[in-house]
This record gives sequence, structure tokens and C-alpha cells, in this order.
Amino acid sequence: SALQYAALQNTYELHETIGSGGFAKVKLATHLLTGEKVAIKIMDKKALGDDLPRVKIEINAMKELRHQHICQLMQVIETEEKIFMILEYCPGGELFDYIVAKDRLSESEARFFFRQIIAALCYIHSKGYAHRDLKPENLLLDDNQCLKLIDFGLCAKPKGGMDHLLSTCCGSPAYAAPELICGKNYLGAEADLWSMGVLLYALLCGYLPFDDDNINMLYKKIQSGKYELPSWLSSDSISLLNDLLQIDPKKRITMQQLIFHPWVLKGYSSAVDWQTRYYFKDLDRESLAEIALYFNKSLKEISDHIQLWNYDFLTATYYLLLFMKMQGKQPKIK
Ligand SMILES: CN(C)C[C@H]1CC[C@H](N2C(=O)N(C)Cc3cnc4ccc(-c5cc(Cl)c(O)c(Cl)c5)nc4c32)CC1
Repeated sequence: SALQYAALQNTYELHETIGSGGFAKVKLATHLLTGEKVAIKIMDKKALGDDLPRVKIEINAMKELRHQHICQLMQVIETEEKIFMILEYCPGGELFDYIVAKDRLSESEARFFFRQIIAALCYIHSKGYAHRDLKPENLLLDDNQCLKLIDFGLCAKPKGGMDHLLSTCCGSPAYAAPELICGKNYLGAEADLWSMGVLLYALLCGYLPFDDDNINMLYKKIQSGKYELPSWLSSDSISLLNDLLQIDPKKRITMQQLIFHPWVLKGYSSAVDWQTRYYFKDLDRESLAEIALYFNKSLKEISDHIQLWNYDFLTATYYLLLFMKMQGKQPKIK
């Protein structure tokens, strides 16, 4: 009811529900100061129960990750009952639906998207995170064919760094690496690379390499590492799939090799440019000035506040003005 969302009053105008994921509801909303659209993930703490830690993991991870192919977390609001995550809006919806609508993608379109997925994962791994739930449902499209990775509820940041073994068996079975489903300790990065192989297969074929209604049969198929090669796959695609879908994680291609793989380079003049394009060393003066003007504060006061990265309303306003500027719009407050 409207009362429940008092926390959003005068800052966001809520619109329709655009999706729901397990214990969350995602609503479209408008950030009133800028008029920009956002997605608000709304969770009820009681309903979350022992899933609450997953939400904290997702929030803490997303606060550290800033990248053109990761859905940006902009603000977090916590009340007695609710947690609200204000997120970058992705009007294009799920990559999953895009593939289904096209049946399957051409090799060049699959490459166009797969290079973006490589960039996102390469960046996440460089920050010491493994995603662990890679699948087309967790890759959204913005309004110019850019992919945005979402759902960091299962991500892991191993204490001892990325060469530290993980043990939790998680993620969606059809995308899970063999070493992960047979309960062995595994490396997050290696498991993500297997999932990228399953994802690439889904992009190129329009269906999954390993699939079965019976979970045990599914596990057997995954552990066999055998999958069908439809006639339309080029030999280059087959060789990359083979490199990614290696049962033995030590034989699986690494991220560093992947960004230079011939299939990934084909038709492009350069390797995958995976570094973040979001520059936060110094803050954007134009966006700061716009906020300072509106709140009648000094530039220094606003700059000092934004530098705290509290993920409050000012953080969201700053992110949205910055994104407006990156889209070539005037970063203006209404
Ligand atoms: C199948 N999933 C487990 C949930 C599903 C919920 C709706 C969502 N969505 C849609 O399904 N559109 C069709 C529109 C849409 C537009 N912008 C979005 C922006 C962010 C998110 C988002 C959702 C969740 Cl659960 C997150 O954890 C994060 Cl980090 C981000 N979802 C969006 C979203 C896609 C995913």
C-alpha cells in the first residue's frame, strides 16, 4: 500500500511491477528530481527470512562494482520492514527473452553480446568476485543493445582472493560447472567460465547444451561433458565451446586466454576492452554543481557528501545526472 512506501515519498514516483524474482518485487519508478526512470527492487525483511544475508551480499558487492555492463546500484533504503534497492533501469528486459524471440542468434550477434559478457566477468573477477549465477535471465538489455549483469545474491568474494577455493553448491543447475555439482571445492572464476560456455551455447543454439527434467539425469549429462553440435555451428564456435565446456577445470580456458581467443577477436580490430569506463577518481563537476544549486549548498559540501558513497538519495541523484551526461543529455534537475 502507499503507506508502506513512505520511504520513497517525494523522491520517487512508483509505477507498475516489471518483474518478480523469488523473494523480491521489481517496480518501475521515476526519480523525481531528474525525471529519469529507475528500477526499484523491493524486499520484505520478514519474508526474506534466512535469505536476508544474500541481500546484504548483493548490496555490498554492487556497491563495489561500477562498470558499463553491470546494472548500477544507486541507492539503498532500509526501513523496519522493507529493503529498497534503487537500480539502473534496463528497458530491453532479459537477454533470455531476446534469444527466445529470435530463436537463436547469428554468430556475429552472439559475438557482439558475448564480448560484453566477457568484459563484465573479467572486471568482476579483477575485483575479486565470482558471480556464480550466470544465465541469460540475469543479463538485461538497456535501450542501446548494451548488456547489464544483475543478481549478485550468489556472488562470492573469497577471503583469500580469487585463487581461494569455494565450496557452496549454488546457481542454476543447467549452468553449473561439473566440479560445482559434485560437491568438490572449486574456484569461482573457473565455475563462471563454464557458465559462460553454457551461455554461449544458448546464444548460438537457442537451447541448452545440458538439459533434463530429472535433476540426476541433468547432472550425469553435465558430468559427461557431452553435448550436441547442431549443423549451423562454425568450427571456430565449436572450438571455443570446447575450450569453455571442459569438465576438468584445469583444462578449461582461462579469462586471460578467452579475451584473446580467435573466435572472440573475429571481425574486431581489438581484444575485449573490459576495464570500467566509469571514471570516479574525481567527481563530475557539472553534476555536482547541479546538485549544489538545487540544494543551495556549496560545491565542496556536496562533493564531500558524495565522496562518502552512502548510497542515499544524493548518491542516486549524482549517478543519474552522470548517466544522463554519458547519454549526451543535459544533466539537469527539474
Ligand atoms: C528473474 N530474475 C530472478 C528476476 C527478474 C526481476 C525483474 C527484472 N526486470 C525485468 O524482468 N524486466 C522485464 C524489466 C527490468 C528493467 N530493469 C531492471 C533493472 C534491474 C533489475 C534487477 C532485478 C533484480 Cl531481481 C536484481 O537482483 C538486480 Cl541486481 C537488478 N531488473 C530489471 C528488470 C529482471 C530480473
